[in-house]
Amino acid sequence: MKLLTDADVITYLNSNLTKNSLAKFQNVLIEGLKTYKQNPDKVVPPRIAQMSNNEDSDTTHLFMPCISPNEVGIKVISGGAGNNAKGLGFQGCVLVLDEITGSLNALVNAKSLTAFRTALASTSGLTKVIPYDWEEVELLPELTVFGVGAQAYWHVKLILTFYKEKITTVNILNRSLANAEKLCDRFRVEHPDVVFNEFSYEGDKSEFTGHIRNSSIIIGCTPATSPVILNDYINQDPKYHKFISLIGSYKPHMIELDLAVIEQFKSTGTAILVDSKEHTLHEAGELIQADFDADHLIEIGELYDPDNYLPPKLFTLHANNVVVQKIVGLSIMDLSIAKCIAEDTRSGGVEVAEF
Ligand SMILES: NC(=O)C1=CN([C@@H]2O[C@H](COP(=O)(O)OP(=O)(O)OC[C@H]3O[C@@H](n4cnc5c(N)ncnc54)[C@H](OP(=O)(O)O)[C@@H]3O)[C@@H](O)[C@H]2O)C=CC1
Repeated sequence: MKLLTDADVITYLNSNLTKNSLAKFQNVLIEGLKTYKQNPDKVVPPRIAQMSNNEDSDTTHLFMPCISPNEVGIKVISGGAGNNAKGLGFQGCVLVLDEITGSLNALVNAKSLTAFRTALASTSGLTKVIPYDWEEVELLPELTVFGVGAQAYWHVKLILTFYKEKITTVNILNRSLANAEKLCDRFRVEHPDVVFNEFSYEGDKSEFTGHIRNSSIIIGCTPATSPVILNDYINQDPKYHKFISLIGSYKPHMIELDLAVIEQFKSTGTAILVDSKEHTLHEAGELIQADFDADHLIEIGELYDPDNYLPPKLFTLHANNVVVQKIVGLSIMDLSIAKCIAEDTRSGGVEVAEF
């Protein structure tokens, strides 16, 4: 059995940050999403989400099972205001079982793994819509990310790996400016050739609106309850591709993107890209508040179906060349990537002879 700490996962991922490695990981994740698509309820059975029964705890515990033909296991993840106040965020692990016998093959810390697999799902939609090897693509040179947690961090890392020749500037927008500054300082060390700008989106809009309008890729990684990505921030020139990926909201009252944008999709019959129709319609504030229906959602698994080509006009707003994607996360994403990392890790993890 393999035991991988968060540090092991980070070391492994950092040594695999190339376009080729990420494309291989994307394939693993997309295969998992296609398997889910064939049998959603059986592959991703209902999860348990329950508040702690300990009176000193405000933690919510989530148990997320996966029983696919090739990935069997469970992700256990816990968090809440108390954890956030201690700087812990979500804590948890992924148990990877042998898919035939159920014996335990790996135990992987879920912290960075979760952020990595979400960023991988985001970039799977992104690189399909805007291939990173296109020479002629009309891409604006900045990247804007809302939020400063692990999700924001891994989204920036993956997008810079895929589009490194095309992005000169990264804008980090956050509720707290101090936390945005901390993340930018970290990135300035890791990516000295890229310009990083930090802003509070609650501050003077004139300071950052121009930067967002100069961004083709905009990512939302916050649990915001009122929109932080406003329609007015989005470049409206149809000459430039714009891809907005939202991963933060996970409850009906949470919303990161201006409903005015979603309503343009709805009124023109344009589809939104998702990881799961069923799960996003239960969890994603943007879709629920705009009363979006499953007929106008396209799953990433469908986007990658070689037998059913989906023309970009189905999911691109014609007037301004905008694509929107919403990811809520599925246990099969955790299991497929955890299994892949555990199998590929020959060193770094601790080998446990007997369990
Ligand atoms: N789609 C998916 O599969 C997954 C989504 N998520 C979600 O992604 C989001 C980011 O997660 P992660 O990177 O781990 O970061 P954290 O959950 O640690 O959140 C940190 C970020 O959220 C901001 N934030 C916290 N509360 C609010 C609020 N009420 N309004 C606006 N911003 C707020 C923080 O801003 P500040 O610095 O100012 O405090 C900071 O930028 C979360 O919503 C999380 O639930 C997480 C896992 C998987």
